[in-house]
Amino acid sequence: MFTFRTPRIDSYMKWFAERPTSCIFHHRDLIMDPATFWWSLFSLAITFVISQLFTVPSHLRHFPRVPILLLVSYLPGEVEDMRIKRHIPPYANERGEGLVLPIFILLWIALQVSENLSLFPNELPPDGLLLWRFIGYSNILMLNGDQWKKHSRVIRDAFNLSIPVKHFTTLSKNLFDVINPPSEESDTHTVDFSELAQRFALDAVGSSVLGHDFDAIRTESLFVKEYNGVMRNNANPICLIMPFLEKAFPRKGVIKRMDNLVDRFKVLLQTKRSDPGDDVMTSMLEEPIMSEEELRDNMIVLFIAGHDTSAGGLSTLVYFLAIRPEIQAAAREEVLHVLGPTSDPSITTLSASSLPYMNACIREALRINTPISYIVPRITTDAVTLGKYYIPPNTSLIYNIYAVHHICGDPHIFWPNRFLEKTERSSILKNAWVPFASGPRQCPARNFAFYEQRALAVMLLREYEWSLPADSIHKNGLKNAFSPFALMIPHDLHITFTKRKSLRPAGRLGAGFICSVP
Ligand code: HEM
Repeated sequence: MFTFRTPRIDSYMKWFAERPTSCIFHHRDLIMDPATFWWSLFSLAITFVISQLFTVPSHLRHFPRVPILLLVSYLPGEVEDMRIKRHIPPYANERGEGLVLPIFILLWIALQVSENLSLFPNELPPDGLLLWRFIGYSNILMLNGDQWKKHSRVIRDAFNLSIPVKHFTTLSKNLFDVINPPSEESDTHTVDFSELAQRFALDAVGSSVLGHDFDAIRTESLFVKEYNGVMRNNANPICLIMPFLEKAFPRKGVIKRMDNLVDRFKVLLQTKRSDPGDDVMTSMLEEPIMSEEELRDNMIVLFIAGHDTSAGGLSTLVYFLAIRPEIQAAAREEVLHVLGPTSDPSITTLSASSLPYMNACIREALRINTPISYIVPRITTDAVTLGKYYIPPNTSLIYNIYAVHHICGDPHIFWPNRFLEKTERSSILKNAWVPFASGPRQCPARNFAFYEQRALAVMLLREYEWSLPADSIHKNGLKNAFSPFALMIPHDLHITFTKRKSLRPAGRLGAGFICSVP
């Protein structure tokens, strides 16, 4: 076993210093073989790491906290919403003061954190994580201060130019080709809608933002396949928790695969230079202040940020309309009233004010299963007091959107009218609605995403009625895929679509329509 005799420690130190390390195990006074030595060292290191994990640093001990054991269900792959649902709101309600630190925070703290960028900049990511090799550091997501302002201005200006409603409509029609029953004998067809939603969102971002047609709806894009593979490699919980392992044991195959993908983005960028279009990337290329590296890194961020999020929102919407046929019927009624049975949507007919009920359904889907469950961590640059809590400098804060959306007011019930009613109860709920975050760093593509969601929803509602198959894995509640990157995206969502026989003309609904569905 491992025994040290302390009175002789000095002579051992001298002895160690005089000999090559490989000899130490052979000294007759050290009653230890090499394997035991290394295992003991390893056990000590593990004990140290675990004790650090379980001990809240002394300067943060004044915060209420959730026992960390409740949170480690992350490691075996428990999805974010299940973990939060089980632990955070019950704990917060019991305390009567919102959520908890050091990991979870109150809504009012969250809002202040989002507003003040100089006091709460984005925290620099842990060194060594492979994901950063892919995303790069010169983009809107990773930068702070004046650099972030520059990127944010360029990207927001590019998104403000126009909303590609026509393009969203064409893509919806492409999707019909996949959803329609393969033979004329049947008018129903069951498809994996979560997968289709991802392909739709990819094509939306591809052509309108990056200026490249992935043609993901109709074909199996190799580019997309490669990207999904790289993201799966990135999603290793052990490496995410201990990024130093990536340096100690570099995964050469994964690194090569990732570098190849980055090279593909470089090629897309070069092609865009010689073949400009009316997309977001073309507009960014016209900005002389953006370097080649900055453009490429932002291109990757826009690609990642722009498709899984929208796909998640669309799948959640389609799921809730499937299990609540009365809400689906009411939304369809409004759509037919505003757009009629066949005309293509326009920027006006698709606006939130033209389709208030449809819009409320989308907002409710983004609330109940928000595609991004928490934002990039912020870090305090200085000591600050929020409410009754003193927060020391260099404290990492995470604004948990999912928890904020599930604090009060029947949070687990899909109830679009909460966004239409003008009661005190509904106004509290509306103010706690932050799927795109808030403050200066809120999503720059919020409007784009809203139109994208409304366009597909409108087109689907006119063309089909849909329901959840009896053997669906979601029949007892919506299930999200595991994601280490805070994404909440339903998986294997099979939906049975039935082609509508008669495209009925509009009913008689007023502009202030509030659905009578409870
Ligand atoms: C329903 C769809 C979407 C949701 C729910 C969503 C949500 C969010 C949220 C919560 C943030 C803040 C993240 C943080 O501060 O850590 C964010 C930021 C961002 N989003 Fe979105 N997003 C959506 C669609 C999109 C799309 C379609 C794009 C681009 C094509 C996009 C691009 C970005 C970018 C570039 C940022 C970083 C902004 C910054 O740091 O200044 N998002 N989004």
